[in-house]
Amino acid sequence: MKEPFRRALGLIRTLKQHGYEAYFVGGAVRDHLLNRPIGDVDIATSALPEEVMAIFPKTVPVGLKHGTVVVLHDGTPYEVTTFRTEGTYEKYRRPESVTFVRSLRKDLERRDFTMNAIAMDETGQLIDLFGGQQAIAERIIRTVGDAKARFSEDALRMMRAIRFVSQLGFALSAETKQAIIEHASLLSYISVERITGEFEKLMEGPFAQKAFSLLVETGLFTYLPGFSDKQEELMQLAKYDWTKLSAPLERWSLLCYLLHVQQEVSVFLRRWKLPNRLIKDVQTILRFLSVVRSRCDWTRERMYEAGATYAYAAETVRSLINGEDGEDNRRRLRELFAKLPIQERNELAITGKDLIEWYQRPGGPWLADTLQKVEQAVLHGLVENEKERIKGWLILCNQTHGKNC
Ligand SMILES: Nc1ccn([C@@H]2O[C@H](COP(=O)(O)OP(=O)(O)OP(=O)(O)O)[C@@H](O)[C@H]2O)c(=O)n1
Ligand SMILES: [Mg+2]
Repeated sequence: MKEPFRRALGLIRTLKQHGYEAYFVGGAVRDHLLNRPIGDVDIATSALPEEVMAIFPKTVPVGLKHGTVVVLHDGTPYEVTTFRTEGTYEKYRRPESVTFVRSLRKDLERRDFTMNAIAMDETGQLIDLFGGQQAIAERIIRTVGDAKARFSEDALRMMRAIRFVSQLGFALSAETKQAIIEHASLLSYISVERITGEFEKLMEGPFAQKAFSLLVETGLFTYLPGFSDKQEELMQLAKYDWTKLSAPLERWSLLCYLLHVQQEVSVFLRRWKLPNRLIKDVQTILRFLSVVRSRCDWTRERMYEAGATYAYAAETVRSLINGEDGEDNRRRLRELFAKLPIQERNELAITGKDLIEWYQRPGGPWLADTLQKVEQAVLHGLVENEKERIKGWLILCNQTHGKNC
């Protein structure tokens, strides 16, 4: 048994010693079977939340209504969830409350996809009641039971299906795909935050191109924020190798660029409820993207203005759009950066305090002006970035009334 499961074995055994059933479930079991890195290890049990809390000394009731208690075991938090059915669904979202049951089968039955509905006991034995392993072997994403029912229960599952396509490269089963086509509009009942979470994972997956095509094919894209009239542009997304990008900032920037939302970019990104910081950063990247059309366009001023982090991000996206080798271009850019006398203002050998001392003048607008003049002079190699040299250069400047600087 792999390490992440082994570490949680004591927890399962304790529940069993108290007469309850307990299994590993969900994504961890799926990823173990796929030989992918195992994320959070979740546990399902027949014990009720209050029973779980009575057994373990350190627990946090994070989602009692849904039957979830976090148990701190050997310093690691585990979500322990009571077997449940999600009887009544409200407005195509996960229910406000659930019905607890004592049967594993009922718990697995209410899960989204067969690959996510496999349980594993403490000996490593799999309880696979819905053909999950076969679906994994066939590389198929198939709902547990009736696809339409599963998507009506929680419409986010349609996004999850396509996100898993992006992460795993699997195909959707014909029934699952057809049900998404028929139920796409239910996505409008789902909170933007949940959709954004799935979409970010979708953009990040190694098979994102396949996933973008499916968003179009199924019509699900219509219900993504700001996408409804972007079908043409969306087809473009599938033509680029998104794996060349390495951060959400770069992905959202490429998305905005390809969807032609440069003008109203903050409106568009706010609809996705992204953090203001990220929105501002995307705007910065797009600005440099529009001024730097080829790798030779990186002038000293632009590089310095952008700063290394933004410049590399913009260059990565630019290279991808232009079909160039991003790694090679980033290396060139790194070389150019290394040649800059300074890369940011705080590398300047003098500060405002030095200027006040030299000029014997109180602070004021002249200070910022002079600092900027020095900064530009250093950047362009007119003066070395060294205190005494700068002082000398300023004296010369003043003597010649600015003619020599
Ligand atoms: N809308 C959802 C969300 C989750 N699940 C079930 O709850 C498990 C855990 O959910 P979650 O952690 O959200 O997803 P994972 O499948 O574990 O995927 P990830 O690896 O991204 O966490 C899933 O495997 C699935 O069995 C579900 O049936 N319907
Ligand atoms: Mg998970």
